[in-house]
Amino acid sequence: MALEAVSSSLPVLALLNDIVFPASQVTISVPRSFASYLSRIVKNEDGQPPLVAASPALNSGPNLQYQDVQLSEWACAARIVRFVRPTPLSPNSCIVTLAGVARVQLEKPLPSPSRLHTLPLHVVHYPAPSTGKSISEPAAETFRSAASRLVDQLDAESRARRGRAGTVEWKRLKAIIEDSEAEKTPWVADILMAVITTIPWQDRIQMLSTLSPSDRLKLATSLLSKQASIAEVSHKISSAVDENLTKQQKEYYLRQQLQAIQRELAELNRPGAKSKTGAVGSSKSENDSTSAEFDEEGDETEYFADLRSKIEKMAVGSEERKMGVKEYRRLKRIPAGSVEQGVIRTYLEWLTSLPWPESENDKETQSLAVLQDPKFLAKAREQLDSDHFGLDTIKRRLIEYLAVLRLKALKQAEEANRASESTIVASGEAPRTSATDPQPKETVVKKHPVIRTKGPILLLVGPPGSGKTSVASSLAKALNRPFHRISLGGVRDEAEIRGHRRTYVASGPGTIVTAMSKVQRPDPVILLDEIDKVGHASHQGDPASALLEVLDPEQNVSFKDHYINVPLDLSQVIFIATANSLESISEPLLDRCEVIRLSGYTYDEKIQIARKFLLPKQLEANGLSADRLTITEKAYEHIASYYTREAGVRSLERAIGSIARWKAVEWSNFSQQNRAKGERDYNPVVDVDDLEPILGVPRWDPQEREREERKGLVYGLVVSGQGEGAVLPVETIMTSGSGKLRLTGSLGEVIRESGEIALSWVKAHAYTLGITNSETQDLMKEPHPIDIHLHLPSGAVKKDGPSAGVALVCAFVSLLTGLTVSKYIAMTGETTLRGRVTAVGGIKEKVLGAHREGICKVILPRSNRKDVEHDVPAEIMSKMEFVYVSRVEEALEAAFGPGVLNSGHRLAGQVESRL
Ligand SMILES: Nc1ncnc2c1ncn2[C@@H]1O[C@H](COP(=O)(O)OP(=O)(O)OP(=O)(O)O)[C@@H](O)[C@H]1O
Repeated sequence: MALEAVSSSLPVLALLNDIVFPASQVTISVPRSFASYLSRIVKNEDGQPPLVAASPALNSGPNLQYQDVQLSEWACAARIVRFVRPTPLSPNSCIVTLAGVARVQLEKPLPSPSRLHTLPLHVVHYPAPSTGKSISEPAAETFRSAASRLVDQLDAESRARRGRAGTVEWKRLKAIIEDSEAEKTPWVADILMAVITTIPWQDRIQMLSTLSPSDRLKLATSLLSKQASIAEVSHKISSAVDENLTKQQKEYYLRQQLQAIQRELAELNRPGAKSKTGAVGSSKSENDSTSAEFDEEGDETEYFADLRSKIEKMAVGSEERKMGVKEYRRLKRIPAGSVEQGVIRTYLEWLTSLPWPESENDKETQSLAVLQDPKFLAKAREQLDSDHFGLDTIKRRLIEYLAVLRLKALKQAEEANRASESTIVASGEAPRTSATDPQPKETVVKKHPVIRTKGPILLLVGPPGSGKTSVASSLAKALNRPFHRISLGGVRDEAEIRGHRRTYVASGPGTIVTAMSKVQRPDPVILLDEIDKVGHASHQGDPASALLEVLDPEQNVSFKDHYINVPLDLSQVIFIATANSLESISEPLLDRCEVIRLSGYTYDEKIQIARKFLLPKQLEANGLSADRLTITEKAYEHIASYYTREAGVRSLERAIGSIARWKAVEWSNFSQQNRAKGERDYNPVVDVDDLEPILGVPRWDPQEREREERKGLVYGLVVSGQGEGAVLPVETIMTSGSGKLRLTGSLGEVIRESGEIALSWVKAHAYTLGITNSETQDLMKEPHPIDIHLHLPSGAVKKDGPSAGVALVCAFVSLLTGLTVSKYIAMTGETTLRGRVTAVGGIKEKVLGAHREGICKVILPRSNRKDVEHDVPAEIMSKMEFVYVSRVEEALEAAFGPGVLNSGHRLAGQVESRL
């Protein structure tokens, strides 16, 4: 007897995101509005859980609302096995658990979406049980194997995601699949369709609407195998990704996606641009060319090709090339945009920017050609003369240096040629350079020799603005080499010279490598400015010792910067150092240098420099032609003596610069407003009277010197830390006390000792000098016990050295005798206990300083006479008096006047009244 379809009326429960299949159990959440209708249904039933027709939405989606639902005609009659009303924890929804019973078909027309929350009663038809062919074992087996495969995959996936706890469900399901009889497999298929939510929604709806068990099994088998394959592939990908994907690679993929999205967006924007009328064609081509210009991919390819070609130019087998290749390969492996890629890029950019040997042969030839020129020395002298006034000794010394450099270069070139000739003769053929050449490239004889500048480093010492930097730059011009200045003032950290290791965050190369990269030549002239201001060993390393390595010809062939980490040959570089004074330069560093002194200029020299060099320079810098500014001789003199008082010409240059700017403004105003009217003539001449409005009130007044003539006050001569000579007052006073000597004014050990020596000498000769009345009288105790206080002003400036000896003796004698020394007399010289006056240094600086300060007579050690005659300009020699002394008594006589201090002349009056 054929089984008939049955109809009944059931409340319809719309399912938005779940499907209930017969034999499956599903828990869903429904809005609060369903609660009252659901509870009515649940209450009405007697004993049995109530039945509803659970009908899935055909148009399921994440934002689907009940009023938009299109219900599926096929639904599942399901029992409400659990119903939870809204709770305080979840006030807006209730929970319903449905147990599927059988497929049902809703009668048409389907319930209206607007009433779904009322769970409207609707006629449903239970289809007649299928009488079709039974399930074959092979079909069942195929289903089991597909289902097991998929469940295994899902099991593995959930294990990976949630650990062991998540695996139980799938294991039970697998057991059900494997144990199911053939006839039951369509029911198992229904369960799987309910549970495996990754199967597409429409496929699951199709399963719900398929009545024939065999058809259902077939459909389920195909859906499950498809799903298993997908799961397998995605599992493979994700495990591969998990294994290989570092954080940076993930970042890379994300960036790639971002780029793709940006490209898509750009595409979207393009049609809009096209739709514009008129100049569409031209604007498009413009856009295209702009986008090509900024095309990142193109840029990248070009960047890598460029980098590669630079590495390829490095000598085969060299360390730099090996390092370049290694880092280049790493760079290619690392995802774009990652931090590490940035680090490697920066490194490679530095590495390839350096002038490595053999990649720059043409430039080596260039520098050799300059030296080979027979007129090289004459041209060099011409260059030095055209850039600087005076400095004859310095220029002569520089020419000697260049002559030696030239001879060495010629010799090296000759030797290299001879070596290459003998190689050719020995092999009996020309050197092979073809592509098939079996000889490795490293052993090929170099065409051009490397000219090593082995020799002393020139150290130019002198006060600021005396022309050290500009002399070095002239030398570079004469050699036709690039010039680079490295300022070492205040360098405390060794890494500033030698770079930071690459492991250090924000690391970079040191100043030497930076210089080499900038000049792009292996043989530049590098000026190490203010080498005396380099810091010494500290916790930040020892910059001075790093400099030693740079300057030592034995070591600088392979200078290793910490960042670049490949030895760099600095042997062709000409290093010139500058310093203001030699005192703070370490012995080993000084040992590698040849000192050339620039002592500053006299007034006349300064005026000549100003007229011939500084004015033309400032005219050009300020856009004025020569006929727009003329400074009178008197004005120059006035500037030099009233506005600037320095050994060099820096302030003078600044003052001339101010005048030039003033005149530039005047000329512009005049040319704009007055020229047409002819109201006022522009006056290019600047005279003494014009200076005050331009330069302000004079800083110095030579007539009103602060110096004075007082008892116990004399003037010594010093060379400051800046290398400038100056006059230093030596002040002494006496107070009642206990016979002590007090020394103040930031004095060093040596100068303190000089003070004691001087006082001892005065005490020993007190009777002869007329200070005491008897040989045995102690001047510090009788007639009254006294203390002497000696002070050297400018207490903030450290002072040391023995050269104040003579001045100290004179100061004590003046204090104790009451006689004064003229304020136009200054002195220098070391004294011994026996009263000998010995030689001191810095004579030229001291004499120039004394001249600037208006001193007329200088007392000096006799052994320094040669320095005065050799170094001091004739113009000053003629204007000042020099008294050379070899004993303290001679110095006293020169200071106080002949015969004033002698044994016959008792200075009892002064002695009595000295307090
Ligand atoms: N003998 C000279 N002839 C022409 N110009 C000079 C002379 N000496 C110095 N100058 C000029 O003076 C200016 C300052 O000189 P420079 O910068 O070389 O001084 P420096 O000794 O290096 O000073 P610092 O110790 O402060 O570095 C430059 O413009 C330079 O051209």
